[in-house]
This record gives sequence, structure tokens and C-alpha cells, in this order.
Amino acid sequence: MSAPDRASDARIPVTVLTGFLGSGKTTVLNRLLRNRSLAGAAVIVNEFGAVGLDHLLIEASEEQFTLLDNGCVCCTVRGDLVMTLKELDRKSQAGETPPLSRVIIETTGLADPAPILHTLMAEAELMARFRIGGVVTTVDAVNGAATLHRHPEAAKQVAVADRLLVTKTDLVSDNAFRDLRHRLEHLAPAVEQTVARNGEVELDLLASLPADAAADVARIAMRVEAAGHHDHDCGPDCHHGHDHHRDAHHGIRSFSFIIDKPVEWGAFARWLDYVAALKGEDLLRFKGIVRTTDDPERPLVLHGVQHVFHPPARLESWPSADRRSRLVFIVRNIEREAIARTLVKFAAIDAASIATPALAAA
Ligand SMILES: Nc1nc2c(ncn2[C@@H]2O[C@H](COP(=O)(O)OP(=O)(O)OP(=O)(O)O)[C@@H](O)[C@H]2O)c(=O)[nH]1
Repeated sequence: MSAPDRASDARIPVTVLTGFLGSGKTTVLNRLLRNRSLAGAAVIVNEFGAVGLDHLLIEASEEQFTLLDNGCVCCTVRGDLVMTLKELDRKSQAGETPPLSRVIIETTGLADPAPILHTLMAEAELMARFRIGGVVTTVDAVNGAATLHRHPEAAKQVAVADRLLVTKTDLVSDNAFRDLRHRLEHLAPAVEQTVARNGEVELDLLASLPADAAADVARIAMRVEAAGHHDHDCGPDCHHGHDHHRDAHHGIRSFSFIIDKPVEWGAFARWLDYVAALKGEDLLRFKGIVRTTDDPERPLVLHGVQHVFHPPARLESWPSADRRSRLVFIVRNIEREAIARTLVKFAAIDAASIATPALAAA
């Protein structure tokens, strides 16, 4: 099928928002969604792990929001993505939801965006209604260089970008920032790099991406290929040649804890310091929503990305009826049981009040 003439292209743009674990995708998304021009946008979020927290932290209405948490959108739930897009379009055309102006897909931090783009572009029926509205990739200035070195998915995310958003520049030196910029220029030549501090981006970011930006399959393939060939200096920790599906069996995995009783923050914070110090590099991502004894009605939201633990943020109220503490880990070579033992020992949490999601649901 030939693509419609761009000048009169009335298809709905689909923007892919990607970037490695904890690099700031949700922070950027929330900032974008506050913009009134995105009122008619739908958001599809794909989460890695059994217990997702992003759906609680994304400031989108229920009507706007779809969570795909049954697997990764670049492989196992590609079909779900296609079905979700078709359903969003159907509802909007039938007048069941407001007219659809745009779709934003937030990938998991481990996703390879190229297969996602290929999936969308391969569906003629879908492409009659939607167009690829660009790929925006967040790169964390603190962990970015090491992550690009160790995780080929991260390099691919950069390689297919139409815009790079460098986040957390407030936490690094000018030299480190300059080095990262050079590295990004190397991986994605001629792609504009923008600083996005705490998610702050220009209001028309998505509209400013080139029309049908990433629709050139050959260009995507070339860039992804190039990204794979740049890291000649891989060290022993490099995961080149291992896609995340194999990594899921060779080390990268997700597990969660649900804690019934409120936790004492002092002990809990000491436990976090301990885990970060001991497991930092292999603790790829930690997210938590925590009920503390001192203020149980206002949960704390916690984010850790490798060695960096961001300051906890206090919510004014619980985002859903479930008021139990929930902790999500995405790790490499760390056993759930090892973390569970430290929770009991350092955070002084009664082992009986810690559950796996499956047990908790029972
Ligand atoms: N200091 C600082 N913190 C930031 C910045 N951008 C994001 N963060 C923090 O980084 C943490 C992770 O941000 P998220 O937006 O959840 O990252 P993400 O990419 O959506 O994470 P995953 O989807 O889990 O991979 C949060 O604590 C954010 O507040 C920034 O520019 N500066």
C-alpha cells in the first residue's frame, strides 16, 4: 500500500517514547500530558514485570490510558499493540471516546523499538489510519554512557530516535555531559539532542517531529546496524549479541514484593541504602510505592536506577484503593530471596507481611 500524500495526511500520528530503564520516560510523558494540545491523545504503556506501578504514576485519564503488562511490546505483545490501536480507532470513530488526535506508546526500558516500528508498518490496515509520528528517546546523563556500553537495547533506542532527550543533566558534571553528547552524536548522527530536565520539554515536541519520521524501514535498519557496530570496546560485562529476551533467561528479570503493614521509614531507608550500595550495578531498576507508619495516607514513591536513588516523593493520597506497599525490582543476577532476606533483616519487616503478587492476589 502506498502511503498517503504527506501534505494531506490525516492519519493519526503514533509516537514511540523509549529509553533505557529509569531514564525518565514517564517523567517526560507526564509533562507532555499536562499540555492541553494533547487532550485527545491516547497513551499505551508497556511495563516489564509482574507488578506494574507506572499506571498509578501516569497522569492520564482512564479513558486515555491502556496498560500492556503481559510481556514486552517489542516481542510477545506485539499483537496486543496492534489490537489496542485498532480498538482505540474504532471507539473514537464510533463516538464512544473523544476524537483521537495522537497515540503515544511508552515502551519498557528494555525494548528494542525497531520491531515495534516494523510491526506497525507491516499492518496495512493500521497504516491506513495511523502513521509513525516519530521516536523520542530519553537518555539518562548519569547512567547513559555505561548503559550504552553494556546494553545493546539502549544503543538501538538511541539509533532509531528522531529526537534525543538527555535527562538528569542536573546530576552530572559538564565534562560527563559533553562526553555523553559525543557518544550520542556517534550513534545517531544529525539527530537533535535536547536537555530535558525533570521532564521539561518544549510543548510542541511531538508535533515538531518530522511527519512520518521513522517510516523509512531502510534507515531504521541501517541505524540499528550501525549502533550494533559501534561498541567494539566491549568489556567483560558487555551484553552484546544478547537481546533482552535471552537476557530474561540469562540474568535480567523482574520480581516484586507486596507488604501489608506500614513500614518504618528510617529502617526502610537504611535498607534501600544497603541494597543500592551492595547491588547497585545489577539493580537495573527499582520502583516502589510505600506506606509509612508516620504518614500512612500519603504514600512515598521511590525510584532507583542502578546506583542512583532519587529523592522519595510524597503523594497527597493513594492513587488507587490498594494501600499496600509495592516494590518492583528489575535486576541482573540477583535472587528474589536474597533481597527478601535483607528486607526482613535491615528494614525490620515481619517476613509474614511480605507477599509475592500471586500470593497477595489469592
Ligand atoms: N534529578 C533528576 N531526576 C530525574 C530527571 N528526570 C527524571 N528523573 C527521576 O528519575 C526517576 C525515574 O524516572 P521515570 O520517568 O520513572 O523513568 P522511566 O524511564 O519512565 O522508568 P521505567 O519506565 O521504569 O524504565 C524518577 O525518580 C524521576 O523523578 C531529571 O532530569 N533530573
